[in-house]
Amino acid sequence: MDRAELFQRIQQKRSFLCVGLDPDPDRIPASFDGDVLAFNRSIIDATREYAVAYKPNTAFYEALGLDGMRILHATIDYIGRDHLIIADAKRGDIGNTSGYYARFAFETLGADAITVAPYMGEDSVRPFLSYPGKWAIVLAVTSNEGGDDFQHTVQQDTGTALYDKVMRRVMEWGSPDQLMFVCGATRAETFSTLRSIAPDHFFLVPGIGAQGGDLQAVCRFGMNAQCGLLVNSSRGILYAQDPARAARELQQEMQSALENYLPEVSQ
Ligand SMILES: O=C(O)c1cc(=O)[nH]c(=O)n1[C@@H]1O[C@H](COP(=O)(O)O)[C@@H](O)[C@H]1O
Repeated sequence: MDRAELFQRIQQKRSFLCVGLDPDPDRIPASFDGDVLAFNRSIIDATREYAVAYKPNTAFYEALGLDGMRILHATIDYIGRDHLIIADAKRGDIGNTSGYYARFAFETLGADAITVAPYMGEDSVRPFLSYPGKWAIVLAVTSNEGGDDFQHTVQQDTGTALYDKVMRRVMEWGSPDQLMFVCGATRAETFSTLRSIAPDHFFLVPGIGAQGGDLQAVCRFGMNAQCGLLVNSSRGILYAQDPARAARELQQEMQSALENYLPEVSQ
């Protein structure tokens, strides 16, 4: 799914919701009797109408062994092609190995996008950018506390935070049609800076719901003329008493944000 198509979906659905498919066998309702695929299908059925993207985090499937791979494939098949599918795997290795991670995400799984850790530099990211129509979503400012350890440290040469340096460098490797950045909703205070660094890129924004991120501030400071945001919620929807309702409420908040900040496209 390319950028124009993604924006079109956002306009049609008046939503920029990404539902995180992170199934925790210990939290799946007893009525599913441990059937992770049936649980995922029920979540997809409940949220399809409100979401523009789904983000299965591969950790939750890898932990289930062979069966997990089968469930991951079947989940992606069940989503179909009307939603952007993000394989959240946070990969990045020497070029040869990254090439195989890219093959896994884009060819084997058939995902549209994969999350990528930029720590190993240009040759570790480039293989993810060699698939036309596919996306690399590079970690910029993450939602966790440990993000302070490196990402926000000020660099002697540039006088800016490391995430700033990383984003500007990564933007030299690909266009806003193939690159997005991960920007955590718990770091809402950074969003105006993030937007000034990357005015045209989409941001994948995890951290609302269970991690307590600020959706309103993210929208206020993070939107661009094409919305430019995909806001993820995983546990906040998966384990809500009524997942459809939780997704609908988020969609409604997003709809008001679109009306406030992008009135010309939300008619
Ligand atoms: O890349 C991610 O999606 C990600 C980056 C980040 O900085 N923080 C973060 O929480 N995530 C992922 O987003 C999801 C958040 O889940 P919830 O906190 O349950 O909504 C998980 O799959 C995380 O691995």
